[in-house]
This record gives sequence, structure tokens and C-alpha cells, in this order.
Amino acid sequence: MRGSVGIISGETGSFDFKFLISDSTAVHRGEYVKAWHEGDGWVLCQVLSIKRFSDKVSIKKSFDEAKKAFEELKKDGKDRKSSDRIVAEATVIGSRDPSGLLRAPKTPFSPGDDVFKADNDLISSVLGLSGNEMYIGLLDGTDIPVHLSVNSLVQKHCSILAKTGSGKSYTAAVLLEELLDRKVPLLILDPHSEYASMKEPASKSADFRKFGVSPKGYGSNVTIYTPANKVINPNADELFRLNGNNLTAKDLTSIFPENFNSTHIGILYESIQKLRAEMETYTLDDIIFEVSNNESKARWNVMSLLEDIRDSDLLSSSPTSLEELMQKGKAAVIDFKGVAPDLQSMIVAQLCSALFEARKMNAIPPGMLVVEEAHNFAPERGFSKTASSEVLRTIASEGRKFGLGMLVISQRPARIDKNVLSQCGTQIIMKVTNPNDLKSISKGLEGVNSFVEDELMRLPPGVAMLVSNDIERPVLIDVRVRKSKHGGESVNVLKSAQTSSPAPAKRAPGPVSQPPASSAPVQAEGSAEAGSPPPKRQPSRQPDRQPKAEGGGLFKKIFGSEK
Ligand SMILES: Nc1ncnc2c1ncn2[C@@H]1O[C@H](COP(=O)(O)OP(=O)(O)OP(=O)(O)O)[C@@H](O)[C@H]1O
Repeated sequence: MRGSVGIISGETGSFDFKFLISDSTAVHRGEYVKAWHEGDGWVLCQVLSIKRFSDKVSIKKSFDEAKKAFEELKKDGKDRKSSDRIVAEATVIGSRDPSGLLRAPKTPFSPGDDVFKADNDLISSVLGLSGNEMYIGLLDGTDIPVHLSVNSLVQKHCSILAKTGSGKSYTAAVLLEELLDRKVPLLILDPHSEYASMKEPASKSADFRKFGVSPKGYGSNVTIYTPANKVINPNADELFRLNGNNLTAKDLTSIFPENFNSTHIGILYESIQKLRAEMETYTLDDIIFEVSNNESKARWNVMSLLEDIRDSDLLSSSPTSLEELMQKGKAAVIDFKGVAPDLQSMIVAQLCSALFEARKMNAIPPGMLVVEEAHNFAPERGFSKTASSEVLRTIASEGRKFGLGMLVISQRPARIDKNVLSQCGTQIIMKVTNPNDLKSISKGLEGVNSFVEDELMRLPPGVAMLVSNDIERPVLIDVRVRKSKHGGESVNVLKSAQTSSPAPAKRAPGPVSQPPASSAPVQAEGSAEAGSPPPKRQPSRQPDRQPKAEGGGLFKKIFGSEK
């Protein structure tokens, strides 16, 4: 029949069948085809594998026999290949019934019936690729656009998993552009300074025509915050600061738990109790003063630790507010450049706890938290322990009730907390080759078989497997080109080695700006409730400045260099 690519052959079922094809280029692995079913009409199917057999040049023959058979075919002027059998294996996806539900046939397909290439409308409607808002790319090998739903992506979380250099942050930025275009507030935890480039439009390329998008910069929508300072991170727009007022002993010791022993905690506790009895609002300087009055010799160590925390400038009486960070149509990027891993984790713990609490109280709008390098912030038990694990687990399991979504990005799926990963309703998986990572991905995905694992090992950059509640089956997508500039380019080592070194950058004097004070500061855990900040005031007492036990050690630990 015209347009037929093959004939259903041999034993058939209602879930799969094989079909013979005459031309090996007629269909390819992964392609969508359709077959007529007497009960269900046109049914969408997908080619799982294609195999080619030759009875004349068979592996059951010896090398000499096979060679002879081949030579004879050539002598007779016959094309050796014309006698080959090419057999494709198809899996049945189904068809939409009049009420829009996906149905799978209940009786086998008929041997001898033709198989055709599936048309775009059938593929799109059966798989459920259209009808949603977020345009993320084209179904691989076709020009069919793939859309995801904002609600389902944000409420039910999303993960992007792939080995390094496979396009995770590129794909994440595509999702973030779509969310920003729809005014969803974004809070991005960015350990490698990859998202600042979203401010600028991408340079024009042929891909823009292919995907039907145009370059766009998000300059006025993206703000870069640094927990360090503007000398360490000159690209930052604002300083990120945690609330330093009315801190409890628990708040302070949670910053670096391993540095405070029980004697230190006792001194802190006693000093803070005294302050609370006397003052409505106290600062870190007040605590240091009170500790200096303690009679224990251990006070010098406690003071030194507290002075290091104070000197890091991370705690402030004018903290960064959550309302400032979570605004409709805006992305706040916490750029961790120059911040040591321990401190990153502590900041994520404090910030995300405050974020979750504020969202529960409806003090900020619903939005998305983006966690890059998630294996470092929410590691699987047994790999490592971090301050941020618990709150990220809580957001993963309870965030959807409060409209706080998580986009989890990692190159080591096997090392992320399974409680976090298993909550992601949308999974975007790019090339993965590590056997442990492959195993952990396929364990967490429904309906994923060894075919999918093989596929994941061979994906080219920019192609992703998408598993989503919105889409009936895992599909391969060609992720659309970014509208904004990509910031995760690899360093060209050879080029860099062969060009002359730039002059060292001049040091800027101190922090350049202070973040504005506002009504919902990011509170250190356990301190006053988010949404009602303590009034700002100058420290009432100045502690005696004693020589530090190890001058500036913690500051170096935090930021890796002097201010
Ligand atoms: N959809 C795409 N279209 C075009 N190019 C892409 C696409 N995805 C990725 N790339 C290219 O692949 C390169 C690597 O992508 P990306 O930086 O996102 O990888 P990554 O997985 O985040 O890497 P890392 O783990 O090192 O951060 C990019 O420089 C980009 O040019």
C-alpha cells in the first residue's frame, strides 16, 4: 500500500509486534509508526529495534561457506543485500478514545497489515506533547514541539541529570527562561557562577530558525547576589546577608558545628540568656561583649570564633529579605563564587528553611528553587552529611502543598538523596555513562527498561530523555536553543596556555553596597519568625578587642582569601 514502510509479520500481540521492512532506511530505531487496529483504529507505536538477517551469509555457516555463498550471489549479478530480511520490533503506545483517554488495544494486531510512518498530529495527541505552556524543544528527529505544564513542573518538582558537559545547565536555563516568561519567581543556588549570563541575549545562530525562538536577555529580571563580597565576586549586583540580630546559641553553632565544643556552647548559651533578659534586640557584637565578660578561659576561643563569623560579614542587621529574593517575574541568583563548601551548605540550610516557612505563611508568592550540584546540598545517606540535607528533603516531600517547587540538577544521580530524587515528577535525563548513575536513574523511573539505559549512554549533547506526568511515555527531545547567553562554557586550556597572562585585577575597597532592609529577612534557623524583623539598631556595647587565637582563620575557611 502507498506510504507503507512494512508489513506486520509472524506472531503478534496487543502490546508489541514485529514487522518486515523492504528498505533498511524506511524507518529507524526510536521512530514513531502507526498500524490499523480493527477495534481501536490508528494506533501509535514506536520502533524499538531493527535487525537484519541473511540466510545465505549466515553465522551458522563457516567463514569459507559464507564467503562462497556471497561470491556466487555476486556472480549471478544479484545484490547480496536484496535477499536479507530486515525485521523491526515495535512497541504499542495506544490511541486516544473520544473522551481523550489513552487506550491500548485489547486484541492482537493482524499479521499482513501495513505499517506506516505516524503523522505529527497522531504523535502529538497520543503522547500529550501539546496543550501546555512551556516550550522546551522538539521531539527528537521531528519538528513536533514539546510543551510542559508550569503547574506540574513547579508543584511536582523536576530533576535534570546527566554526566558533566552533557547540557544540564543549558537545559535548566531553557526551563528557567520559560518560567521567567510566565513571571514565576525563581531562586537559583549557583555554585559555579553559571546563571549570570542569563542577563544577556544569545548570539544569533541557525538554531533560532529551527526552533522558532529569538534571542532575549533577562537583564532586568535577574539579580546576582554574593554571600562573599564584591571584591571576590565583582559580577554580583547585591550582597547576600543572613539576619545577624537576636541569634541563638543554636544558630551560631550550626554555622560551623565542628568548631564549637560543649564548653563553648555552654558559654554562648549563658551569655545569650543574659542578653535576652536585658535587651529586646541584640547583635553579634553584643554577644561577643557578653562572652568577653565570662570567666572561663575558653571564652577566648569562643570570642575568636564569633569574631571570625562577624568578620565574614555574612550576618548583618540589614539582611537580605525573602520578599526581595522571591518576586514575580524575577530570578535571584545566589552566586557562591569564592564561598567554601561548608558555608555554602549552611547558607542553603538557613535560606531554604526561611523560604519554606515564608511560603507556608504565604509571605512570598509560589515559585521555584533551583539547586545546582544537588548531590552536594542533598547527598545520599552514607556519602556525606551536610547542613542543607534535611530542609531540601522537607521541601521535596512537602513543597508541592505550598507551591514551592524544586529543580534539582546533578551530574551524580547515584549520590543524591533518594528521598529528594524520587519526588521529582518531571525528569530530564541527558547522557549518562556511569553504571551506578544509570542504575540509580533506571531504578527511579517507571517503565524504563534496558533499551532506555542503552539509549542514555549514547545521547548526543543537547538531546534529553524526558519523563513527565504530562507525557504518556519517556520521549527523546532535542532541547531548544537558549534565548539567553550560555554561561557554562568549558575553559579552552590550550588557548589559555598560549595567550599571555592578564595583569592581576586591582582590589576594590571593601563591600560596595548594602542590601536594602526589608520586611522578611532571611533568619538564621531558630531565631525570630520570618516576616517580623527585629528593629535595626547599633550594637549597644563594644567588646574589648583581644588578640585572636588564630587570626582570620575562619574567614579564610569561609571565603578562601582575605577581604
Ligand atoms: N540544547 C543544546 N543546544 C546547543 N548546545 C548545547 C545544548 N545543550 C548543551 N549544549 C552545549 O554543550 C555544552 C555543555 O553544556 P552545559 O554547560 O549545560 O553542560 P553541563 O552538563 O551543565 O556541564 P557541567 O556539569 O560541567 O556544568 C555547552 O557549552 C553548550 O554549548
